[in-house]
Amino acid sequence: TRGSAEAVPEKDDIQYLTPVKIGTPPQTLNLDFDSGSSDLWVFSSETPSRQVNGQAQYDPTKSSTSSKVDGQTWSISYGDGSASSGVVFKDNVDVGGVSFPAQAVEVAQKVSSSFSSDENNDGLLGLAFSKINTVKPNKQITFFDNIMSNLEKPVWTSDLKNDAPGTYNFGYIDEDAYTGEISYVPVDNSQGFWSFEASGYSIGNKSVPLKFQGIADTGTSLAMLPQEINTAYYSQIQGATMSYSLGGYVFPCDAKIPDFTYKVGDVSITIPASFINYAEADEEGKKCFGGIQPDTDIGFSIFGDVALKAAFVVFDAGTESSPRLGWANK
Ligand SMILES: O=C(NNC1=NCCC1)c1ccc(Br)cc1
Repeated sequence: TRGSAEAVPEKDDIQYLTPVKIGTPPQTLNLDFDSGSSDLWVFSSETPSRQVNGQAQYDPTKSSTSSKVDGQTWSISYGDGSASSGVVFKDNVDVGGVSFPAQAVEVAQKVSSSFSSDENNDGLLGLAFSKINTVKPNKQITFFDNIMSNLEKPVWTSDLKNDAPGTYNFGYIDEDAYTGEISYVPVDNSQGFWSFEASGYSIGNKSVPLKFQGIADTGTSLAMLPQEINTAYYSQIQGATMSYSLGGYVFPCDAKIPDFTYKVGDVSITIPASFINYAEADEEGKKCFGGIQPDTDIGFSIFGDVALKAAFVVFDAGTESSPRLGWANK
């Protein structure tokens, strides 16, 4: 089988939401597909009303194919400090025409304020490796791992776009979605992430060979990169500064900023300057927040949406022992 679903950006491309059908008759929720985590959780009839502000809610009692997974609970916290927790059901889940009849659907009994205040986000669909699923006492399997054996190829691909709907495909590689060759690099999934080695970067016409580890994370908005890269990049912008009050590098919104290119395998991906002028950081609209920020104290870099939307990316489970990531221009 193969499936295809739209990835619709929220304001400023902070995250991308994809419709998912759960249960019978289908209840459609718009979920944040997150290659940086491995839980599929949803706003539900069990989420306290004071924590629900416009989100769609999955109600397992309205689905003839739902079943409670007794004695199981989950609790997750994300890199941006957001969190949620609850209990577990199983039900039919359909993404873009590919379905699995007994997918663990983690229903939220508690969500943190940033989830409550994001009316368009009805939950997350984790696409990292199942080993970091948070359900206790029995870890649950991700949607991708569940459907993998039915897919034409054990792959899913991301084609995110700047301020426009993109696409997540499952089971096949759309040859019309990219240009040139796809360059594959090995993945170290020991931490449960799609972790790979980048081999260099360039700013303007200066190319620097730097080997650094990073993860491909569709659930993180920005590109969190080594301090060396941040220093080199923001030194090219008049008036750029690290603002502790605003939480990162900012620069005058009318500044001329350079493109940024990262090298992975044989491919060089260029993030256009317009993707890096991320969003207004202050009320006067004079300071703008950079789409590249430091990865300090994480231990590796995070290639979030700012980096991913410049590329066509193949998340290839390959043969279990050797997952890999494919990168191409588009
Ligand atoms: O949480 C992470 N990614 N997903 C999401 N962020 C916000 C909502 C979803 C994340 C994953 C790995 C590392 Br290292 C840092 C952060």
